[in-house]
Amino acid sequence: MIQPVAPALSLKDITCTFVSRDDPKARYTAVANTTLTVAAGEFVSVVGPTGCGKSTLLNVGAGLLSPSTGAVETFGELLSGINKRAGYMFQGEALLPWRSALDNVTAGCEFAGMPNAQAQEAGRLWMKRVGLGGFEDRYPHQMSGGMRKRAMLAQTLIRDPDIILMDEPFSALDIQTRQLMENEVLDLWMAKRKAVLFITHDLDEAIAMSDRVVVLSAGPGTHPIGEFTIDLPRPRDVAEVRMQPRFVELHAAIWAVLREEVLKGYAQQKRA
Ligand SMILES: Nc1ncnc2c1ncn2[C@@H]1O[C@H](COP(=O)(O)OP(=O)(O)OP(=O)(O)O)[C@@H](O)[C@H]1O
Repeated sequence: MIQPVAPALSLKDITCTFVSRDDPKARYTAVANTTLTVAAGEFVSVVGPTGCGKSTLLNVGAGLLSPSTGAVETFGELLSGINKRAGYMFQGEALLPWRSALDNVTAGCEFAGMPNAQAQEAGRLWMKRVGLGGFEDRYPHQMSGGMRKRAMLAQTLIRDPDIILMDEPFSALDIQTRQLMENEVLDLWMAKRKAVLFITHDLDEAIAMSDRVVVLSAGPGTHPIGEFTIDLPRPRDVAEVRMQPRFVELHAAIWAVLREEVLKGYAQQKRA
């Protein structure tokens, strides 16, 4: 009998309750009873209103945050501590200002004990792959926002993680740079087909990139309220795919679920 293949990442019935920042006696349940899987080789995006708990879920998947209840499995094995099979690309700037671009890209290899010459060779190769060949000696403050994101991408991918976790990686970029980077990520993903869990505010980006889009409700007690298979052909160009009638259809269907939650999230933020 053929054994079913375990998902690359499986969040099972996750609830995350935090101590309130304003009142240490109060509790805030950001995420409640959330189950979410990413199959090996699958590109899954999670969209939801601002502050609903997207980063919290990603942190749980990365093993940076232990859920209050529920469990995380990677390739069928229970996760405890940091998820060593995952690479994490953060939302903000995560480069070390005192290191050159190359030394930033190789930082993870160094911390993992890779010999320096090997790390430098891999670093140079990855810098070329993300379009930063020739910029190895630049420091973060000498690079544009797009270049810094490219360096962060190389820093994440150099260790060849089986699961890639991305938290709004391109939200700070202008639209043209953003689309270029999205296409580059898709090219790299098509070549290696790793599991990706991608967090974004941007529904267009989610549809253009993904195999599946999961919609989260507004908090508290955020949980998935919709799941859509994105049956657009690949390879895709993120700018061109938006003009396909199927894209527009999918957008309308997902927005119908997301809209109400975005309004709720916005109202909550105004009250806070
Ligand atoms: N360590 C913590 N302690 C207390 N509250 C927290 C903590 N981490 C997150 N929260 C709260 O949990 C909720 C979800 O936060 P999270 O950052 O996961 O949302 P998000 O959907 O990623 O937000 P955004 O869309 O703005 O990036 C927020 O209300 C946040 O204030």
